[in-house]
Amino acid sequence: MREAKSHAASEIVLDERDRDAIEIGLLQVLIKRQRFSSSTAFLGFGFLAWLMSKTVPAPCLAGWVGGLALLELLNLSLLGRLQKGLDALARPQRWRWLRGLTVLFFFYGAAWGSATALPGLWLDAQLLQVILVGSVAVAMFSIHNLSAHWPMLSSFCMGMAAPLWVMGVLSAPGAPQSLWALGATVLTAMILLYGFSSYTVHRHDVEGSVMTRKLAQRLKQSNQELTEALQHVQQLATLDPLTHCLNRRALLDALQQEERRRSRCPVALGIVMLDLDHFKLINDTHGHAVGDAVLVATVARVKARLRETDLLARWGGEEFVCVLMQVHEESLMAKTQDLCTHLASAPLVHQPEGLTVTASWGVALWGEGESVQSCIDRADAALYRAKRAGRNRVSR
Ligand SMILES: Nc1nc2c(ncn2[C@@H]2O[C@H](COP(=O)(O)OP(=O)(O)OP(=O)(O)O)[C@@H](O)[C@H]2O)c(=O)[nH]1
Repeated sequence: MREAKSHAASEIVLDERDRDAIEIGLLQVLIKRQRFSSSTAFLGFGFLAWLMSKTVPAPCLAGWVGGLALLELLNLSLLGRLQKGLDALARPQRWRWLRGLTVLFFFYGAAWGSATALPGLWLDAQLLQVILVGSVAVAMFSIHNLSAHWPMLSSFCMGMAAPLWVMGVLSAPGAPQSLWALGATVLTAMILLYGFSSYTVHRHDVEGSVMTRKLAQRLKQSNQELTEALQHVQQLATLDPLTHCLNRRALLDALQQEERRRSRCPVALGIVMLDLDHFKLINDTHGHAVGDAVLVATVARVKARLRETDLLARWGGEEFVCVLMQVHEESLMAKTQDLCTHLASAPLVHQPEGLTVTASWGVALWGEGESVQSCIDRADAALYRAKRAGRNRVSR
């Protein structure tokens, strides 16, 4: 069992479609988280703007808030559009979207980070610290939102750090800006490393669910194949391959079941045996294929005259057994006579034209307390009486 399980799991190999599903799954995580956090972003930069409102000149602050809000709205609408059309996008189109969004996230990060470059901020040490701590919090938050797509996370974090780097490069050596730029470098590196491991965990999760889905599909399919194979085996075990009526074993099983049922509730049942007359002559004259066609047509013609509840089985060769339910002595004889006449009434096959076939019939009504075998033997004996009496007749 364990071997079979590991065998099934080892056969699950990810193909292009699965890789697509993984990419889409990761993007769905990213879009969901990013769209959800957008509302808090508005609150966040609104709060920072309020904190800076006394120190930073109003036009600069308005420019920062306006730029950030525009980028946030653009970001939201693009992610919304991507979410709607995600499944329909072909891989190259999806990658184009992702490249575009990765670039956008750089500018979005830079818009956040540019808070540190607003004029007047570096004159208020306390406020500066609050803003820098706020920026670190935003950068950390981005790990949660963007780690499902590592390039986007990297782009956002580098965008955030970029204004500090620029200030660090432009400022005099030893100035606080260069120190903060160094801090931003270390923090960005840490976020990228941690973000990458978080991305790997996400990817494994999504891969796991894609593989589970695939395994479930495969199990469903093999279950279906097994059911079909079982049905086929059951057919092979119970049906005659040429005429598709029951075979001898299936008929005996059904009769034994009737025998068991009979002990609780008596049923009137008749057994009819029929054997085609001079069938060897048909084979010898017209060939085996015609002989086969005659057997098939015999079954069709007899079956057409039986009730749904009656049974017809090939007993062997050109010999068949009918089990007629709910009959008494007279109706059994009448029904069998009707079958005998009907079989011989018209040609059985198209080729050769006009080939009619007769059969000899033996009937036995299943007596109370009698075994199935004894009833079959009586029908068989009656059949041979019909043969001896000249064929194409019914005997009891
Ligand atoms: N075409 C064909 N012939 C079969 C099949 N099974 C048995 N036979 C043939 O059926 C013939 C039966 O011949 P016999 O037992 O001599 O019986 P008969 O010629 O019908 O003569 P009576 O029963 O005495 O009327 C044999 O030649 C078998 O080879 C089958 O599936 N297809």
